[in-house]
Amino acid sequence: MEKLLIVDDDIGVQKQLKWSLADYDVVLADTRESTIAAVRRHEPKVVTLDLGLPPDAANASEGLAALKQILEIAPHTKVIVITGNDDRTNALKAIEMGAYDFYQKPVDADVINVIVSRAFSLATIETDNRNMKSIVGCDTGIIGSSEAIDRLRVMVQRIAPTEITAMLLGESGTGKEVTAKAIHKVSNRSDKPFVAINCASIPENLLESELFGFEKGAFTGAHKTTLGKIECAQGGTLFLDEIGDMPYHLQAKLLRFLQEKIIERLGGRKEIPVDVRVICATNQNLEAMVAEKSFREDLFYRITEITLNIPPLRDRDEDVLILANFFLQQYALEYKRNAKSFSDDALYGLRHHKWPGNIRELQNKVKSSVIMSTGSQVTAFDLGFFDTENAEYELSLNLRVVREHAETIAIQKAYALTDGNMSKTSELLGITRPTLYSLIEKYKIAVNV
Ligand SMILES: Nc1ncnc2c1ncn2[C@@H]1O[C@H](COP(=O)(O)OP(=O)(O)OP(=O)(O)O)[C@@H](O)[C@H]1O
Repeated sequence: MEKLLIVDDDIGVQKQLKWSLADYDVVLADTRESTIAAVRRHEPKVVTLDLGLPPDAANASEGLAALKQILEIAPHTKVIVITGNDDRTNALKAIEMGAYDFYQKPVDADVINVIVSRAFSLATIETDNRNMKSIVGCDTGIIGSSEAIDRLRVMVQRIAPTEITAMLLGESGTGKEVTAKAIHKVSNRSDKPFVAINCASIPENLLESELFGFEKGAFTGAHKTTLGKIECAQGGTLFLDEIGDMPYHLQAKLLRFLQEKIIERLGGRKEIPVDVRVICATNQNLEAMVAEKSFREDLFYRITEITLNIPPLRDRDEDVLILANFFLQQYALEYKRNAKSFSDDALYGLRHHKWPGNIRELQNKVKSSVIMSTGSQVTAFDLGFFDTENAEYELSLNLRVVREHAETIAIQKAYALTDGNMSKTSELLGITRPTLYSLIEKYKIAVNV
């Protein structure tokens, strides 16, 4: 039986609703506090919520506050608000805040049954869709449920079976290599190698031999014939990351390989046929580089047969929690930790952080937080969100988190007030300098010491 939470402070109405909705496993609540506790404990897909809750039963303020909190804790919950029969204004306000539907008293068993059953159907479809999306993500390895990522996955599926040369554009850490791997994985080259090379991280004089390989004796130190990355990718896919950093003189050689599908190793005379699909990526403006003649125009057109834009994480909020949860499960398993979920303040911190380092930053934060975590919940403190001054922290009931957060904020404020004078900071805080230093180290507070 599906779990349904009924929130009403009138025992008569509670009974009537419970009786009308006998097909569900009903849980009852009559105040905002008991509602929130029931949402956390039972995770109902659907809630009927009377807006007139005590201590403000004559108005809707407490009911609307409960609605806001429910949707913060469990954003996918379908909340049906129940109002007095002339309170359309608050009903509409609730819909604006994210309630699924509203119903005006008096209770009619048939009507409320239809509304509740529709809410359950929709909740189930949405859950299935979300699960489907993660499964699609697992196929390609691209996790996320934002529209942008959905579109990217569709493009990956379309271009993978072709030989088209794709250019992946996006900031560092947005998932360009993950996308290149996805194209390889879905293509019919998937049982052959995927070889990645970062053109920016290899010194200019070594890049040529890294890519094309060399014959024994080609230069001092070339003791044996060595295959380059292109040959290593034979039959498979070569991912050229940071292609904008490819030295100009190498660009012509690369173009020849792309057009004629043959290479020559350094110091070699033999033309070697290669069957390699190429995917490139950059976060530079190649068109501008072409205009200023630091990137060859012919190569530019050869490698940008199709362009895929990968948006930064700050433009796809929906993906943050999905990725964070994915990494949490992954690292909890890897580091044998008990962490199963994020606390409310951690979720708040995750949602509101701007993620300049994109997914790589998110991944690192979750990884270290899982290692730091002591219980089944990862907290904002574990994630290193000490500076998020917000009301949402009040949601945390974990005393350690509350104390550590308060101490961090107090130290930061005192430090700022005293212009970074450590003696005055400790005096203001009423602690000794050694204690101040140890707290600064413990909470990893950025100060000039
Ligand atoms: N959609 C995604 N799903 C799962 N993991 C992802 C996703 N996007 C990125 N990651 C992870 O984030 C990290 C950075 O991704 P990736 O290396 O693909 O980014 P990039 O854009 O190629 O970065 P750079 O430009 O710095 O090379 C990797 O550890 C990767 O596994």
